[in-house]
Amino acid sequence: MQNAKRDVIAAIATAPGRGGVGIVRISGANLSTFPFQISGINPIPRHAHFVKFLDDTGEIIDEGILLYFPGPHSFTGEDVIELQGHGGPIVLNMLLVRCLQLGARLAEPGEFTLRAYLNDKLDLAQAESVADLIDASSEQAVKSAMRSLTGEFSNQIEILVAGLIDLRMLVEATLDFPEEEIEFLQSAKAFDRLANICQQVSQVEQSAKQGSLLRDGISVVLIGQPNVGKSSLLNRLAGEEVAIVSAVAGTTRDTVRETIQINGVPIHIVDTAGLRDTEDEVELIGIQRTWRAIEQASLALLLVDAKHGVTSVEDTIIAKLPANLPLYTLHNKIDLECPEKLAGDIYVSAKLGTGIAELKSLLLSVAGWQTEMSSVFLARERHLNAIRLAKHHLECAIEVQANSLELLAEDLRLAQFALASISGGFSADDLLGEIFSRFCIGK
Ligand SMILES: Nc1nc2c(c(=O)[nH]1)N(C=O)[C@@H](CNc1ccc(C(=O)N[C@@H](CCC(=O)O)C(=O)O)cc1)CN2
Ligand SMILES: Nc1nc2c(ncn2[C@@H]2O[C@H](COP(=O)(O)OP(=O)(O)OP(=O)(O)O)[C@@H](O)[C@H]2O)c(=O)[nH]1
Repeated sequence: MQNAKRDVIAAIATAPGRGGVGIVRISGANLSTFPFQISGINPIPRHAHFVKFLDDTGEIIDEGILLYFPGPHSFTGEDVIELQGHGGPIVLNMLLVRCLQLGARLAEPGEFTLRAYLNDKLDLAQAESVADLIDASSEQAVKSAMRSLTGEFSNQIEILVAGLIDLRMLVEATLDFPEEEIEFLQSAKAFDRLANICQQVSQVEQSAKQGSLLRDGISVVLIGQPNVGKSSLLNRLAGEEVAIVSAVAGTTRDTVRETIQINGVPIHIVDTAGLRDTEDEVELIGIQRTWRAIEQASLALLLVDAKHGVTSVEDTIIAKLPANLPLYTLHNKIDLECPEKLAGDIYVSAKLGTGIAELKSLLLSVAGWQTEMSSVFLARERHLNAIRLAKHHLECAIEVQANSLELLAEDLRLAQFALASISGGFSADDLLGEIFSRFCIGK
């Protein structure tokens, strides 16, 4: 991908369907003749021109705004042209076809942003944040994606990488003078600096963790016997009637999924078929799906009828749950009968909404959300893994310290590479393919 010929690419940049205005975007190494061919004018760079877009016979396809950004001062770093026409799918498609006639090919998903990355307009973390900004599901997620897009996240990583490079130079220079090595490193405060970098990496890990929560959220599965109020609880949390509620036990047959936001953190809730012994073929399939949903969840809420509490039926369910799945017991229907409360359990009335605020804050705290953190970057699992790997190598480095300068040097090198992979210093083509192929077309 990285070595692909930088030919001319074009795509509809606006969302599919009808809209007020729609944009066709073109990028290529040299598009200087393109504007004239499509509009009959030679535009002033970066000026809005109201023009007629023409087909190959000179017939008008649409009228609109033409923008010409000669490279390198453009989004991709190449020549970029925007045709801002009327936002109908057919008319935009006609404009796109005209671009293809003029030598462009259809852009692949994320290819404009890939070019921006390859032309050093964005680093990899910034490019990823473009997609995360578009996909953001809450205002908080938008704000932290913007923090990554403006380079705040990358800058922090770059500072750490620079610190590591300094330290490596020091350690590697010392390797050549074995006699004085320890004094030399000590006088340069090498070990203090190492400890300091390690601590800063931990801090970045904390804000990246928060960011990945904002991006990916957590998945919560509601389980329990039939009729305990799982669907009612889902509806209460979602604020709408997404699942069918009825007094008939065994109403929910299939898993019902709904994502809600709590303080901007996406919580993916799965309502499941009630767990019981049954001969009903359809219900049995539903129960199998319940177990599958349990396997994928990050947290389970076991609903019980507050009147009965945890019975032997629940004990059997609990025994079958994955050992590492965090589990909370939630007593529902406390409007009918409220038992003495056990510490650690949750008490609600899905019907009246009692206890729901407490439940929401519990979900946030189990997810690890810290409201007081101010500088959250919208991070991905990839970033978190790189940070954790860097931290691991730094901890190894601290451990070996001066006992083996060769090992110390190697750990520092590995830590630096792990951190640098976040902004894409040495990224392989397949990683780029994986990242950019998930973008939408035209981005
Ligand atoms: N019409 C339109 N709106 C858009 C975009 C676009 O491509 N077209 N964007 C697309 O994602 C986003 C804005 N991002 C952009 C980023 C850089 C440049 C750009 O031309 N950069 C040049 C000039 C910088 C300057 O003048 O300060 C550069 O970096 O050299 C344009 C848009 C959102 N809105
Ligand atoms: N009084 C009272 N009734 C409730 C409450 N929550 C649910 N119910 C009632 O309990 C019955 C079952 O509720 P559902 O939400 O369908 O229960 P479920 O656990 O999803 O049931 P299945 O789909 O059979 O697994 C319905 O009649 C609800 O109106 C509550 O907090 N208080």
